[in-house]
Amino acid sequence: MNPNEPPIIDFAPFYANDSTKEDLIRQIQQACEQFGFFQLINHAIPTELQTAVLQHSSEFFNLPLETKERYNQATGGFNRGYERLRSQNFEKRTKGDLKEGFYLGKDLPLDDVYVVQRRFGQGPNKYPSEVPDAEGFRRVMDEYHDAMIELAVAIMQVIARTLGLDEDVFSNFCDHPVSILRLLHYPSQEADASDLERGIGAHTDFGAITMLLQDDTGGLQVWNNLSSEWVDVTPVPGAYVVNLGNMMMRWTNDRYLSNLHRVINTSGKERFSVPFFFSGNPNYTIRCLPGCEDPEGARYPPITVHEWMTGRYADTYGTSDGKAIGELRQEPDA
Ligand SMILES: O=C(O)CCC(=O)C(=O)O
Ligand SMILES: [Fe+2]
Repeated sequence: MNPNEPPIIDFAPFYANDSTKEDLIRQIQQACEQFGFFQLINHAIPTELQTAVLQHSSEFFNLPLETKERYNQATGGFNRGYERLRSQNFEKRTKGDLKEGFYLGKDLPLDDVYVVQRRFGQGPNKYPSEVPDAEGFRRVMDEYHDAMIELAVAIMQVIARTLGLDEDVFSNFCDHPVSILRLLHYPSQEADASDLERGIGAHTDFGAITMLLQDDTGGLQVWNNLSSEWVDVTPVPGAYVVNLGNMMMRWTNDRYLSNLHRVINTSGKERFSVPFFFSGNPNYTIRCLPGCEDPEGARYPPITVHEWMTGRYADTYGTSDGKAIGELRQEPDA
């Protein structure tokens, strides 16, 4: 493993709640400052649930294209469902990213007050009926989504401590959150193809934290600001690759990093991954956290989660031809 890779951090001390927790807090603080990325092991998500999510995901992507298109994310108005190959294009190239996806969230009824108010990311799910086990797909995705919210809240509690704040300081932020599960499938790309081909082009995430489950294929890379190189994020069975998004960077007045990452899958086999994006309550106002100010104050004005996410999302998917830009701050290897 490259020593410049994001660190692997044992989360067990969080649950033990003894003196080892201070060490965990220090490790996460360091990772947030230096990488904006780390891998988390010994968290509370059962392996069987992770395996079931990946299995149901692969069964969905195995369906014929015309079946998958019935669940297209562009229909229904809640940004749930299928996104076809090359519908995103993070590095402004002609062909688009070589991946297809399926968006799920908390399955909310149409009369939920946040849905009525059209708050970002809130709405009902689409569940495919043509998969081999439609009832299992639904049950597993819903159960996984709930479990991931719990883990996200735990990680936010530790992040609060890394900033010298009370463990529960983010509890209002974590209530009724924007929390998006994205099933992803990357076909293998040719090893000798144009070196511009990407599974997902270099970008930063725009929410608070992302927790990514990846299979054992490999291909995810993160930009290391200190050594100025792309480093692999080597798959660790069952681990979550956790990274901070732009909202967290803004919230901490740039103290914590939201780093560039990309996927290039030249493994010769298809790759599956499942990022979970946690971005907090849409009505919550993000303003510089206490202790993070510069001598002159905060670098960014306050903004609600809803406003922030709506603006960032428009940047990413905003063009009608799908050739969107995303959050590309620099092109380190251009
Ligand atoms: O699939 C991966 O490993 C990365 C996915 C990702 O970066 C994203 O969906 O924002
Ligand atoms: Fe990402």
